[in-house]
Amino acid sequence: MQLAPTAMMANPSKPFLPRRGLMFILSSPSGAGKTTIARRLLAEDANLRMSVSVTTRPMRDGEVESRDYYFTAQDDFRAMVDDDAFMEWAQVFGNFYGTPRASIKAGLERGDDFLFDVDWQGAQQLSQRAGADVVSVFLLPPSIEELERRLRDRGTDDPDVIAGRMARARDEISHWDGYDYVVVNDDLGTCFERVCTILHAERLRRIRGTGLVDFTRKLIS
Ligand SMILES: Nc1nc2c(ncn2[C@@H]2O[C@H](COP(=O)(O)OP(=O)(O)O)[C@@H](O)[C@H]2O)c(=O)[nH]1
Ligand SMILES: Nc1ncnc2c1ncn2[C@@H]1O[C@H](COP(=O)(O)OP(=O)(O)O)[C@@H](O)[C@H]1O
Repeated sequence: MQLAPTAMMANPSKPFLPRRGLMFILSSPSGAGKTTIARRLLAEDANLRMSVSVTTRPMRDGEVESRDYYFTAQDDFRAMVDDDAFMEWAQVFGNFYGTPRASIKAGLERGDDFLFDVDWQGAQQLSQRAGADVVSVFLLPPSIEELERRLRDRGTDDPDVIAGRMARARDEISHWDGYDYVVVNDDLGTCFERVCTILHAERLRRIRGTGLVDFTRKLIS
């Protein structure tokens, strides 16, 4: 039997049974392409929501408040730490970044999947705290030279900031073995496809199928 193309394409992320959402972490050394991949995933996948972090770093040209980050003053960030408002937080490049707790817990129970753009410290803390809900993917550049070229061509940072990001890249890369998956972002289309494959397969894991117990019981009764 041949399926009509529209039937095959019909919302592949909509589950047949109730399921628990997952926390999909994308990390990489700065400039390797995680923002590019994340934006495309969000544009093409209706069931994926961004976990928007709070940061004390200044806004870049092209960034949008509450889409890219909640930009905040250092005192306000500290107050949020004291209120235990973050699932995790870290200092990166001299700025503070944190994942707000609000809405994630309830969203996961509803079956929403969340995308996290966090560094290795955030990935490690979230993996420790949220266990099986977390799927972590580390993106690598095809070479150090290409990483520096991407940072320069992006045109968002001064040379001294780029030097700082390159210095930190080696440290970031050394944490590759703390992730569930590692994907090289050489050709963008191929990398995007691989990340999609991981997300689609991880959604199908038995442990996320909260409706499976009732469903299988009915099937065999
Ligand atoms: N731990 C942690 N890291 C974060 C968070 N938000 C962003 N980051 C990381 O902070 C680093 C710097 O981010 P950014 O200033 O946007 O620069 P980018 O590296 O060019 O994306 C990146 O490695 C991000 O993944 C967060 O909430 N928690
Ligand atoms: N596969 C790729 N090939 C070439 N350029 C890329 C690729 N992936 C991303 N880029 C470019 O590299 C720069 C850094 O990507 P970005 O997504 O901002 O990285 P990150 O969020 O990891 O810092 C951007 O200008 C982006 O357009």
